[in-house]
Amino acid sequence: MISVEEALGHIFALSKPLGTEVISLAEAAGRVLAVPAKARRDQPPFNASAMDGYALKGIESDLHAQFKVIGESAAGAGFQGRVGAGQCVRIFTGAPVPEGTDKVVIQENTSRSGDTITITDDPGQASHIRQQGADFSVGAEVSAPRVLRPADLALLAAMNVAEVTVSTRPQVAIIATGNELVMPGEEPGPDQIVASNSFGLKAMIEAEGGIARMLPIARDTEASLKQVFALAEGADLVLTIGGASVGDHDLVGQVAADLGMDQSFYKVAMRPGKPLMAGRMGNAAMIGLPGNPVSALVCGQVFVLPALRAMMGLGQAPAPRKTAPLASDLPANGPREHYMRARLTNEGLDAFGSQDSALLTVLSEARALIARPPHDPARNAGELVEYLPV
Ligand SMILES: Nc1nc2c(c(=O)[nH]1)N[C@H]1C(S)=C(S)[C@@H](COP(=O)(O)OP(=O)(O)OC[C@H]3O[C@@H](n4cnc5c(N)ncnc54)[C@H](O)[C@@H]3O)O[C@H]1N2
Ligand code: MOO
Repeated sequence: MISVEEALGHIFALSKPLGTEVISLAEAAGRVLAVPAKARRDQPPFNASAMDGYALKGIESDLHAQFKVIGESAAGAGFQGRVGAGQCVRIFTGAPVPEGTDKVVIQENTSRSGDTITITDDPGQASHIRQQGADFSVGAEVSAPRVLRPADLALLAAMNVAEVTVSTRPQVAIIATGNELVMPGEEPGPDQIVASNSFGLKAMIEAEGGIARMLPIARDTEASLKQVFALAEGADLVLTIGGASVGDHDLVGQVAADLGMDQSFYKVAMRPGKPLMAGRMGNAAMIGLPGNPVSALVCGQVFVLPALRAMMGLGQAPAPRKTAPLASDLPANGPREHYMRARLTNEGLDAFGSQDSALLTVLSEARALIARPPHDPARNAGELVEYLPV
């Protein structure tokens, strides 16, 4: 059995960055910017007023000084002309600051009578002017790779970047296997259960930026598995669920090998998730996930999501970890890396009493997977440990 780290290394070797595509900014939320984008203008593009008030010469802005209002500068329609001594221009937030002025006195500090204003309160030192290019200048870069967040999209729009080059979304085919499975909504027979793992994995993949395709459930026969594998054609990543262990009906590894899968590894020293396999199948990476629901979803966090991020050009990094204190004691760990389902309370990480890899109720309540290294000694409440947020 290989370690989680070694298995992840193999999976990264199978997960090369895919291509790129150019899309409109409105479609780009959550996508991975693949090529740096450059500002096509300054922002603000001119010295702009930060307040509603009067633009004038700062040197003249004494308390009780009076000015003649000679025009108006509004956002989108600036004042054309020069402002001379003793003159001012009515100005609004976002409007260009007229030539000859270098200060905006806010209107609360003035009184107006006809075309004359008087400064009635100390206008202070602030100019209330945003200098041209204060936010960014033409040519400024939004670096890549990065996942485009709402603020990035707003920034790119302000830069007048209407289209961006992003990484292609990985296509992931999901194949649930097993004679016992029916789809939600169907009527299970007496020995059957409802397929659940595909739904959790699909959600996980889509939240990360992949496109998940749920294929029909494959039965535990060579013919059925081959038929469904054929439907995965075109996928960048083929995920199977179940049939990975050593039972008589666990045929996934055998059938995948018959179809030419070049296996990178089988079995990882982790809990849950031991019977994990991966390899290359034609142009696609293949990851064979264990059938137990928690095992499949934990392997999704630990292996599938990092693989997707690598395919989207985000580099080869394990699932991000955080650190928190334990809220309760933990017994010593065995020989496999253990991802313990835990609550995240104000006191810290509180591992669930039952860590059975069949319990979806526990996983659904969990907000953390405490990552215990192999042979980690017993830990006391208060000790800092690493966990994966889920
Ligand atoms: N003799 C041994 N038996 C088992 C071993 C072992 O090392 N030696 N490993 C155990 C571990 S650990 C796991 S995990 C499971 C994994 O087995 P498989 O990947 O072959 O999975 P299945 O046997 O097909 O299913 C296991 C369990 O999960 C349910 N299942 C399967 N697919 C789904 C699905 N899409 N949605 C919901 N539930 C699913 C299935 O009905 C079984 O209950 O093997 C242990 N055995
Ligand atoms: O390791 Mo299996 O994946 O726990 O139930």
